[in-house]
Amino acid sequence: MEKASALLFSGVRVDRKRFALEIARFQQPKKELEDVECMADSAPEALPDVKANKKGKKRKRKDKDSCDAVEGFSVFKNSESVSSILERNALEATSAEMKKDVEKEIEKASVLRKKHGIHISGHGVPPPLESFAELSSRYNCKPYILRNFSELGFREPTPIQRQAIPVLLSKRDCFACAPTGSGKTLAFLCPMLMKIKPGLKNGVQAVVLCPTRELAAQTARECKKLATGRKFYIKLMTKELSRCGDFEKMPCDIIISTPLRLDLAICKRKLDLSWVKYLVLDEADKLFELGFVEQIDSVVKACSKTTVVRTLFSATLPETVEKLASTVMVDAVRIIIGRKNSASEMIKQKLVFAGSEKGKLLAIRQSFSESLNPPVLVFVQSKERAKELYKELTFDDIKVDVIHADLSQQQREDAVDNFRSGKTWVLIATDVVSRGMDFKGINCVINYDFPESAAAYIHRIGRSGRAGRPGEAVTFFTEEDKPFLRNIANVMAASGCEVPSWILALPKLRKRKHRPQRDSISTIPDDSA
Ligand SMILES: Nc1ncnc2c1ncn2[C@@H]1O[C@H](COP(=O)(O)OP(=O)(O)OP(=O)(O)O)[C@@H](O)[C@H]1O
Repeated sequence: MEKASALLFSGVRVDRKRFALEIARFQQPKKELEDVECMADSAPEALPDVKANKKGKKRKRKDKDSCDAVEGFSVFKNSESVSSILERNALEATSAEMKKDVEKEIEKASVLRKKHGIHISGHGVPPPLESFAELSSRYNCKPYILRNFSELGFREPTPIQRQAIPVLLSKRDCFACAPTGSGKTLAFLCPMLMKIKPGLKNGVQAVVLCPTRELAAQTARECKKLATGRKFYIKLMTKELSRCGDFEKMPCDIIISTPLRLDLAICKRKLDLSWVKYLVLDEADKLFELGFVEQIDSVVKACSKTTVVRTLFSATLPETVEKLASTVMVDAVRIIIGRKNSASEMIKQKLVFAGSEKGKLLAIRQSFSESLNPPVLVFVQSKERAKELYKELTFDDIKVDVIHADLSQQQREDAVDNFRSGKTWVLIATDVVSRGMDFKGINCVINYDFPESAAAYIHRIGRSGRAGRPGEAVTFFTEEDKPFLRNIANVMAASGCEVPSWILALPKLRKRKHRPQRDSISTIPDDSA
């Protein structure tokens, strides 16, 4: 018997663990086989065929150590029971199945990311959404959310929503960089609404920080639309609230604010943020740029819940901001849609040489007379210049208005509302509305004054070409803007626009702000000239 089996197995590579029982049958005289079989009995799930051979006789329980090692097979040397081998085989089989399923999931997720230009870094990133329906099937979201999406006309999640929503639902810190107008607001509001409980006595559960009051007001409006059907207390931090709000008595689930006002409420009104589960910095690079760092620091400290999820959103996220923020983020996931810090590809971009400041006034009048396609947003570099241009164009019969920081809160709100409603065709603005503001269907953005940086350019022109709609951007430049053309030209070329080769050949300037002193905007000769 032994000789035969030695011949049988000599030289053959057998999976001894897997076929231990079969091998044992060949190897041992009946008695030893009984030992092997009785070991099988000692395991909870003895093998049926082994038991059946015993004709129902109760087997004595054998001490495992009494089994001699099967000659040539050290498989029993460590006296592991047959059943545990078989159990392990069964486990290996299921884990092999599971491994295959996981590999299939990973493959599906990477195909979906590739299709939507989703680039991620970080470990254990949950797979992107295939559809909004997955919020219900995979995350058990309440019906009101999908109902609101459909009422708002949102059929499919945008790329940033596909990836950022699962990441935030899994409570991971995250950097999210996606083009302007690509739905970042919903990407951070949706997980919040799914994860916080309305009306909890503990107080504020989510905070959104925005660089401007207009954007905070707009985000609060969007949040209330998405929350329709669920009694959330969503508060826009107004000047009054920050100065005299009684937050102990006032129910509040979600606060949307500028850093200044929120910091004031924390210091002066003892606003308690220790239960905050989600802290979002929208237009994060602007927040860090505008000298809000101290207020942001105080908000981050006030959101002291150990499991708070911190996340930064913007169309432009420079390395410096990521480095600064990563000091307070834990194991953050990075999500980049398309190319980082790039303009929306939906926008047709053009550079127009206007020679001088006088030439710019002629150029804008000419473009309006040729093809005024409202609504049009016109950016200038300061509030003084906004007032000058407004004064010049007021009598051009083009329903023009102006918005800048010198206006009262009511005047700013009226200017935005009239522009949204179509009462105003041309809105002259400083960069106060260059970020985040979602004016429906802006056909054209005119950079009357050359933008101070590539990031400012991306955000300004990003007021058009939103939610998949096409847009247009015209940027005037003069002799003194020429040295700064290259940075803008790179953004244009990266988003697929034609750029004259002489511009691409210009030297690249180190990133510094370009806000030159410019001649005043007036057709009346300047007396001092
Ligand atoms: N899934 C969706 N399908 C269609 N439209 C959407 C979807 N999600 C958001 N939108 C719409 O797209 C527009 C832009 O959304 P949003 O303002 O959030 O963009 P954003 O990425 O934050 O832009 P910005 O970088 O300028 O702040 C809004 O009008 C919004 O209602």
